[in-house]
Amino acid sequence: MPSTEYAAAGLPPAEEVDVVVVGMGPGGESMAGELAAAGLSVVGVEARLVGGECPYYGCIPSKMMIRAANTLAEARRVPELAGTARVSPGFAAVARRIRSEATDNWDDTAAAERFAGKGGLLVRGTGRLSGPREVTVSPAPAAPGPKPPDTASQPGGERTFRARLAVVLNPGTNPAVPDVPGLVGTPYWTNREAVQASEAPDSLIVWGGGPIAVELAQSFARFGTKVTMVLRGSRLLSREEPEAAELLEAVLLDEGVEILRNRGVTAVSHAGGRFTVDLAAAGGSPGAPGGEAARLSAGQLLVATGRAQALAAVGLVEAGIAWDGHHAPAVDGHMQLADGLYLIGDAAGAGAFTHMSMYQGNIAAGHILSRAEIGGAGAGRDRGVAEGHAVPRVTFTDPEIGVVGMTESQARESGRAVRTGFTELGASTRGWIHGPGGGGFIKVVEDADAGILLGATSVGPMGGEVLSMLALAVHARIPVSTLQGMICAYPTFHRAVEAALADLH
Ligand SMILES: Cc1cc2nc3c(=O)[nH]c(=O)nc-3n(C[C@H](O)[C@H](O)[C@H](O)COP(=O)(O)OP(=O)(O)OC[C@H]3O[C@@H](n4cnc5c(N)ncnc54)[C@H](O)[C@@H]3O)c2cc1C
Ligand SMILES: NC(=O)c1ccc[n+]([C@@H]2O[C@H](COP(=O)([O-])OP(=O)(O)OC[C@H]3O[C@@H](n4cnc5c(N)ncnc54)[C@H](O)[C@@H]3O)[C@@H](O)[C@H]2O)c1
Repeated sequence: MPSTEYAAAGLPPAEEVDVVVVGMGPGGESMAGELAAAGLSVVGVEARLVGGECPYYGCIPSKMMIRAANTLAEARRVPELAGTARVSPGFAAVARRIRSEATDNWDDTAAAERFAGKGGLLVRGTGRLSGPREVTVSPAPAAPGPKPPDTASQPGGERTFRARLAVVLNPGTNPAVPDVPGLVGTPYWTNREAVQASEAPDSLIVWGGGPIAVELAQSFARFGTKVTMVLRGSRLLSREEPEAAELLEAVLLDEGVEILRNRGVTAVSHAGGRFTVDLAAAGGSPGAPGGEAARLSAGQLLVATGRAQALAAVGLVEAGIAWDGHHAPAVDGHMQLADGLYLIGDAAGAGAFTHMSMYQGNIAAGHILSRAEIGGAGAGRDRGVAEGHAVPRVTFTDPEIGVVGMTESQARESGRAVRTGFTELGASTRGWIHGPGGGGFIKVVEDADAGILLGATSVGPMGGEVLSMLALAVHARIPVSTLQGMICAYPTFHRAVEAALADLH
């Protein structure tokens, strides 16, 4: 409504700005900073911590934990390779590093100041669409969790901003917690509490089999925690190649992790410092034995059963955008839900990864800048449209599981003529030299008619790094014949790609 109507309704007038970014996760923070530095008036709205899940509760603290856990695993390989080593895990060092180096004790002052230094205005609170290109911010937090620093509430209650150019929604996701009798009210962990642990629990039930579950299960197990994983389905990492899940399961079992498959949780309770988790009987499936109803007990419970959209609080439907309340709503190539209204990050549903949030933020920022008239320099900055054929992802277990584009089953479901190539890392010189901890493989998936790779998986030590050449091949649609003529240095892990390409049949 026009400012006069706000006044008539007894509301403070909407403040006019160029861009409002709701949610300062990786993509939102990065694009808001860029647009502000380019001279636009930019408001960043954040309900919790500037930077979002990744630096405080996700990628960075979990990877610090993994780095420490992998060091323990390498030390345990000394007897086989280099003499003797006595390994006494101590979680205090990793907890201290996460607290002081990664998260600044879950304080985002540095990130907030960085944004302000670029000329942006940070408004703490929950933003919701209150009209076309208009956002109202209320001081209430969007999600439960650790409190942001004491600048959290905005004096004076709600503020409304009207954006001349764009509103960008980047609300991310929250941990999805199944509705199970007894769970609410217990001190269970999601990823947000797990990364704040000051010590490794003596025992841990990990509920879920996705990337969060496997990364944290292996880390804690390497610190001496007795880990039991409870899967709803029959395998880990169900979206990735079955060969990757098989290998990872073998490694986890070897490290003492127990894996229970096809299991529903029927009740949870907590008493005397211990969790009790009741499991329904399992039917069993090919390759996965069933089991009797069972009761598990452990010092801690990690709920890692996926993520819940945070879009509901943003008021999409109220703003006239069709949304089923569950799946990501459709965007155009510039990440627009409607003219001047952008959606980026996990909430956009094209891959829940930090690099996707930043990639999409970059596309949206280019589009906004191309429309802005900043000293006439706006033209020509459009960065093209978002592409989804070469999304890379790495699960940072040991071995690392790097994947780009389609898996074999996705490629076959797409109706294309598919050829695959596979090689064990152990069959390569470098894999053989590596010895313990050197398990892995390369798998490539080719569109046989087009002669290009649709996807690839690289599992092994540094599997995520080896992925880079495969990601380039899929991204740039490099002909397989060109890839087959490439010289790979000897004896590298990536030289195994040569063997996988030679195996295409
Ligand atoms: C344990 C764990 C490990 C991970 N490891 C990796 C990894 O190794 N590599 C990788 O690429 N990805 C990883 N991820 C995923 C990665 O963290 C996310 O993909 C990334 O943080 C998503 O960014 P985003 O910008 O979409 O949203 P988020 O990071 O979720 O940020 C959204 C922000 O918006 C705020 N917000 C929400 N609604 C509102 C509102 N209405 N008003 C104001 N503010 C609002 C939230 O407070 C939040 O700060 C990991 C995730 C987890 C949980
Ligand atoms: N290294 C990385 O890049 C990295 C690491 C961690 C997380 N992430 C991102 O975060 C996202 C979320 O990770 P995640 O592991 O929570 O989610 P996920 O959706 O990948 O996996 C969830 C797991 O929980 C199970 N599950 C779901 N609902 C259940 C229920 N009601 N009962 C029992 N089991 C149930 C699923 O079968 C699955 O095994 C990932 O998809 C990924 O995009 C990335």
